[in-house]
Parts: sequence; structure tokens; C-alpha cells
Amino acid sequence: MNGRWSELEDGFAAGRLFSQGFSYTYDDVILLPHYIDFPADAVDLSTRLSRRVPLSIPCVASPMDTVSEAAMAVAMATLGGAAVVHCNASPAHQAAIVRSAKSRRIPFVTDPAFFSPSDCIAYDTDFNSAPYALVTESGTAKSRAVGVVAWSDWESLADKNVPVSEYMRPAPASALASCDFEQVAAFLAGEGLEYAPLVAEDGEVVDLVTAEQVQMIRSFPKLGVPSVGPDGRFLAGAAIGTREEDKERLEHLVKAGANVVVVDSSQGNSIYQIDMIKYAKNMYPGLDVIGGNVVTIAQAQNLIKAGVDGLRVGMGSGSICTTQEVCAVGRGQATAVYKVASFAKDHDVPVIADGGIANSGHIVKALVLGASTVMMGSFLAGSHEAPGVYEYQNGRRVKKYRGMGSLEAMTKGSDARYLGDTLKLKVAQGVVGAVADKGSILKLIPYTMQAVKQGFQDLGASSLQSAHNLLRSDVLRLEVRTGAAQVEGGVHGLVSYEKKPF
Ligand SMILES: NC(=O)C1=CN([C@@H]2O[C@H](COP(=O)(O)OP(=O)(O)OC[C@H]3O[C@@H](n4cnc5c(N)ncnc54)[C@H](O)[C@@H]3O)[C@@H](O)[C@H]2O)C=CC1
Ligand SMILES: O=c1[nH]c(=O)c2[nH+]cn([C@@H]3O[C@H](COP(=O)(O)O)[C@@H](O)[C@H]3O)c2[nH]1
Ligand SMILES: [K+]
Repeated sequence: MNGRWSELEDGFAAGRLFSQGFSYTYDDVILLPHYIDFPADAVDLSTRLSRRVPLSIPCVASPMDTVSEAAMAVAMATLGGAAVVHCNASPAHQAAIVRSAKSRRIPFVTDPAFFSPSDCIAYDTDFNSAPYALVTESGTAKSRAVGVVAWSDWESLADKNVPVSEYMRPAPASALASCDFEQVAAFLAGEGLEYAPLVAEDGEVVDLVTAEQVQMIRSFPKLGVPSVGPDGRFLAGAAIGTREEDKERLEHLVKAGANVVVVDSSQGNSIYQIDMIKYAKNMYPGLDVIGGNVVTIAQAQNLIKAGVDGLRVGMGSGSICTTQEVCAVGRGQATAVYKVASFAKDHDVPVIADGGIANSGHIVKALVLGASTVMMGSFLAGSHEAPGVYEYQNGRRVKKYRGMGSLEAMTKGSDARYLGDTLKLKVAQGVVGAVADKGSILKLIPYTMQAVKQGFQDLGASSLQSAHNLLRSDVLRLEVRTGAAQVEGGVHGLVSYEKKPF
């Protein structure tokens, strides 16, 4: 071309596209197809969450109190991804969530209610929306199971004021919490049981598994290669803040077996975070520490210098985020991911593209632009595995989803993060909302990963490494979509339609 413009040059290389002074988000850009010489099923999406934490799929659940607790952690680990347990709880409570997730090898948590034989059950809600509750000697998980109360038996009682010992069913044989899904399924089938307590080695009753749950899991796509830590148990991440008291939180989490910690902040390039990273790396050299959030190379540089093993990228891109409106600071997510990943790759630091993921195409774009994983809040909120209960809004089944910087989340209970700030004025950087019921992520994520594989196939990328090679060698070509091109790229011109992705 001899430096001259050529009409045969097609699309832009990422380096050129992202250096023109625009802040682009996923919807602004489109990837041009390349050459297919392998089937979509041959695409390998295995990756790393951080330097020493491998995953078999590039999906991470956000550390938010309407997204990541034990049920999300075990489901994500089962699928080969990971969840980061939120820190909007006391250190002991957060550690208990991590412990609960790591105490089992099955993809679900039912959180049954516990009663002692002398208890009377007054309300339907005492069953935690489950068909069965457990009866133990002391009425807590830490004693021997003596029976099971079926909601249907309780419901048919004329007088609810009788102790459960009078109508409970005898406790069936227990399954060991160390059993994986297939072993639990075989145990229930072998014993001909409808349900069985799941009991840890120390005798603690962990859960109540039912044949119905086993049937439901069987109706989902085949489970992938699970994420298991060096301890042989499900992988679980956990978030911490940057206050002095977060050092004690960190100790609780390490004792509970957290495999990786995320220092959770909207602006990670701070003296507080750098000090916390250095402290955590010094105290627990075997623990991977992820820093963030960052959106620029300068921010990333400081955290990498402090010793992070992973970087969380995104400021204001989240569905519940108002940071860009409130503070005027942030960056378009496609630009942020590309820029930070371009720097982090030379330091072997994996990048998590955090926030703004609304569909599988956004995941493809994030990964191809250099991220190793995507972190999702709204995409996973509203699922069976997300904390909270379903309610109805205008006839739609929804679950609450809220920003961790919303007033409601900031002032929740004993939120230690803001205790020191009681005299300061609090300004929200997030909203409280609701998202539609998404069913189980054990179904949603496998279908989403299949869609991502199809995107990779169109690009001629058989793995994340190969996608990153195409990006860095400028073989990958992109363009910015005009407003009209974005409309054209969506469904348009129909009187009505139903969007049923799978
Ligand atoms: N990714 C995003 O775009 C955003 C995320 N969020 C989420 O909201 C939650 C809260 O985020 P932030 O408000 O950024 O939390 P943060 O804990 O980083 O900051 C809260 C305030 O405390 C100050 N602070 C932190 N450590 C301190 C220390 N040791 N001494 C004195 N002051 C200290 C900070 O400077 C800031 O003013 C997080 O879960 C975060 O992920 C909030 C806004 C934007
Ligand atoms: O500006 C913000 N105010 C908030 O209150 C807030 N809470 C979470 N986050 C960030 O949003 C990410 C999840 O975004 P999505 O719902 O789009 O997946 C999360 O992973 C966070 O990075 C917040 N950002
Ligand atoms: K936003």
C-alpha cells in the first residue's frame, strides 16, 4: 500500500479502531467474519480467572448480593465457571456462604428449614418455599437428623399447633456431602428414596436432596468440567473491601477455603486498594488476588505493580450502574477491555470484562477484545440460583436485582463497609430494580456457551488463545456500526415476533 489508502483494505484492526478518541461499547462495534475450518463444537473456551485459577468456561458471577451466594457458587463451579461471593454481609456470614458452597459437590443448594421435634410450625413461609424441611435433635444443622416434615403433611393439619414430632416422617438414610451429582442420583435411586439428607463428614446436615431435583438436572444439557480448587473442592471466589476491617474478613475467607479474592471497588487505582493488595499477597502468597475496577492502562499499571493476579475491567457499564451519570467518570466497555487487556497481556495478568453483558454476542466481543472471562450481574440475576424470592410485576415473574452502590445495598443491615462513613452524605451510584425469571443457569449458561462457540467459529478462532492471536496479529477486523447499522443488526420491520433463543 506504500502508506496510501487502499480500497482493498477491509475493516479496521483493533489498535486503529480503538485509538481515535471514541469510547465504544459492545453494541458500537461489529466483528468481521474470517475463515471456518472446524466445527463449532471444536471450540475450546477454557481459560483463566486469574494467574493460577483455571476455568473451563469464561463465565464469572458478580460479587453482588442479588447474584452470588452459595447456590450461584455451586452452579457456576459445576459448569466450569466461578462465582465471587459478595461482601455485603458480616465476615462470618460471608465465610459461611463460602463454606456452604465448598461443602458439597452437587450443583444446587436448597437451603432447607430446620426444626427440632418439639417445634410447632406456624406459617407456610417457615418452609423457605421448599416441599420438605429437616428435623434434627437440636433444630439446627449441627445435630443428628431425626425426621423430615413434608409441607403437604403440615398443610393438611387441622390444628397447626402440634409439635412436628407428631407428624414428621422418619429420617431416611443420608448421603455424604462429598458425593457428586451422579453418586447422589445413584444413591437415591438405589435406596428408592424421594429425598435424603446430605451430611458432611463432621455430621453437619448440609442439605436435603430430592429425586425431583435430580430429575430436573437431568433435563438440562450435560454438565461440563467442574471448577475444582487444589483442595479438591468446588472453586469459590469472594469479595473484600479496602477498609482496615477487611483484613479480618480476608482471614475468615481464607479459613473458609476461598480460592481467589476480588478487591471490590468502582475505582481500583487507589492507595487503599494498593495497600490491600500488598497486604493480601504478603499474608497469603498462595492466594490469587484480583484487583479493580480499572478502565485505563495507567490504572492497570499501578495494580499490576502492586502484585494483582487478575484485573476486573469496567466502570459504569453495568446495567444497574449510574456512575457515569453521577460522577462523569468511566469508559465505554469495548474500549476499556481492549485497552486494559492490551497492557495486561504483557504481564500475564488475565482480564475480567465486568458489566454490560446482555447477550452471547457481548460475551464474544469481550473475549475477542482480549478478556479472559466475562463477569455478569444482570445476566444471571433472576435465575433460580440468584438469592431472593420470585414475585410478580405486571404479570411477569421477577426477582430483585440491585446495584451494590444503590442506597438500599449501602445501608443494608450491618454493612461494615460504610459504618465508618455514618457522618458522611451518601450518594447512590446504582439503582434497585427487578429482572425476569431466567430459569436455572444450569440451562442458560450451556446454551449461551454454545452461541459463543458459534461466534468464535465465524471468526475462525478455535480457542481464546487463538482469538487473542487473531486480535494481536491484526487479522481480526472490526468496524463501528452506525445507528442505522445497529437497528439493521437487530430484529426489525416485523409487526410482532417472539424471541426464543433456545
Ligand atoms: N464497576 C462499576 O462501575 C461500579 C461498581 N460499584 C460497586 O459498588 C460497590 C461499592 O463501590 P465503591 O463505592 O467504589 O466502594 P469502595 O469501597 O471502593 O469505596 C467507597 C468509598 O470509601 C473510600 N475508601 C475505601 N477504602 C478506604 C479506606 N481504607 N480508608 C478511607 N476511605 C476508603 C473510597 O475512596 C470511596 O470514597 C462495589 O461492589 C462496586 O463493585 C459501584 C459503582 C461503580
Ligand atoms: O455503577 C455501579 N453501581 C452499582 O451500584 C453497582 N453494583 C455493581 N456494579 C457493577 O456492575 C456489574 C454488573 O453489571 P451487569 O448487571 O451489567 O452485568 C458488577 O459486576 C459491578 O462491577 C455497579 N456499578
Ligand atoms: K450503566
